[in-house]
Amino acid sequence: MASEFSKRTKGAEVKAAAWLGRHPGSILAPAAVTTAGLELGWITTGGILGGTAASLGAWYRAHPDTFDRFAAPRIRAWRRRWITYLGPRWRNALIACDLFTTNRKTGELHVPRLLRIRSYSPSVDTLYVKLHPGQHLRQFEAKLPELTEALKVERIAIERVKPRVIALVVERSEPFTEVIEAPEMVYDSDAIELTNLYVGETEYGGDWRLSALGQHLFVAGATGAGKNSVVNALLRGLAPLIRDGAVRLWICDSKQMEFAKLAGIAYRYACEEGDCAELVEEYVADMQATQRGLADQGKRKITPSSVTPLNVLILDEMGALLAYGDASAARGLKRQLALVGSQGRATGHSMVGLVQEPTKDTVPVRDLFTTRVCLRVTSAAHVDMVLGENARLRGALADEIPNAPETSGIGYVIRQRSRVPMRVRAAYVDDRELDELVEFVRAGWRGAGLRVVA
Ligand SMILES: Nc1ncnc2c1ncn2[C@@H]1O[C@H](COP(=O)(O)OP(=O)(O)OP(=O)(O)O)[C@@H](O)[C@H]1O
Repeated sequence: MASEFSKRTKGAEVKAAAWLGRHPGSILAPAAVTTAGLELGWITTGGILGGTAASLGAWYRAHPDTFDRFAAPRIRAWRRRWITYLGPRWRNALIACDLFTTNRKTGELHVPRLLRIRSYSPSVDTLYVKLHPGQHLRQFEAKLPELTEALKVERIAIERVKPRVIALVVERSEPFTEVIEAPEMVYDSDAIELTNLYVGETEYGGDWRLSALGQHLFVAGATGAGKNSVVNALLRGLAPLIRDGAVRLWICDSKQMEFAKLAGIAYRYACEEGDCAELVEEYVADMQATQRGLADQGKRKITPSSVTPLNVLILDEMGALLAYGDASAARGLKRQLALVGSQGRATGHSMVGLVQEPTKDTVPVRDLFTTRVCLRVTSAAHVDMVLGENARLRGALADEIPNAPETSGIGYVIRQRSRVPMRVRAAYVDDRELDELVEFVRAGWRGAGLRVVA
């Protein structure tokens, strides 16, 4: 870059030296091979290199799990750095999208530099980019569609990492091309980790897991988006606990079909408007009774067991539920859900709310939910309503998920300790597997007496 006093730019040899300084491996690796060749002989050096390659090959074949976890991301990142995004391709794409600065005196173009590439999964790369003075994340956000085309990728999300460094999360292809199988049901309650239940897969190739303890789950998605699969996958993970009475299901099934199969294993089940309101009232009363019990024993929270069960209130189509009846009934329901949202975590009273449209009826209660999932939605505005401000800008393009059966169960969550959206797909629990869940629970039922409010 030219200084403010000179119109001359830095010499090419200085730039080359700076580049080598930033990429010491490009000197050290050939230097190490040459030194080894001269010191140990070329045959020995060839043998060492061949042996290393053969060991990697053997690792790849023998232990796919550890190789994919530890070696593959590094090898892929290296390949992407030096082959996919090398030099002109990156530079030309940024210039084509006007994402560069120009030195006023020398006219030299400064294209933001790629600092680092990470490739956690075969379909996603994270590019760390150093901005030039005068550039801002906003310029990249505004040019995301153009950059996506210029780099010939599916989708790009963006995040500020630190001053003058941003991360571009590049989805190179759709990671979910196959339906994910329903979670296996384990027999033993002790084998279940309530805070770590498998519900599907993430775009990084890992498990998508949710906690059923101390969390309230909100799932938004247009009709057919696959909302039920998130809940059903979770319930299969909880199956032995439901059977043993350590988890109690309270179900408001206003559509009277989605969860009808589960009525047989629910602690409470209701589908009529008035009955649903009664069920929620009873839920709050149960929560308050548990609070009193905890206070008497001087405890602050429960440990789920058949004596002090974890309660899960499932509210299908919350929008309709909150719009039922007169405004004061809806206000009452909101108030009760607010109580569960704010006080239920310690007493083991969780909520799972499903909505088709996260509109003004459900948005006020949305903030009560600690975990939110946005499947395919019908409007761009819905994405931020569900996942929080700027989630869509950061790449949660849930409104652009095609409305096709093969995309059901695909959506976004916000990664913990980060504001980056992550594409996920819920495992699919079909009717047979749902029947299997019901049979499994009923076969060894040790829960409290069932009562269907209907
Ligand atoms: N996780 C999934 N993976 C693959 N296909 C799925 C998945 N979830 C659902 N489907 C398919 O999509 C269809 C619709 O799913 P589902 O009824 O769960 O959607 P929904 O969001 O609950 O819709 P609605 O709001 O109308 O009830 C299912 O019948 C099934 O064929």
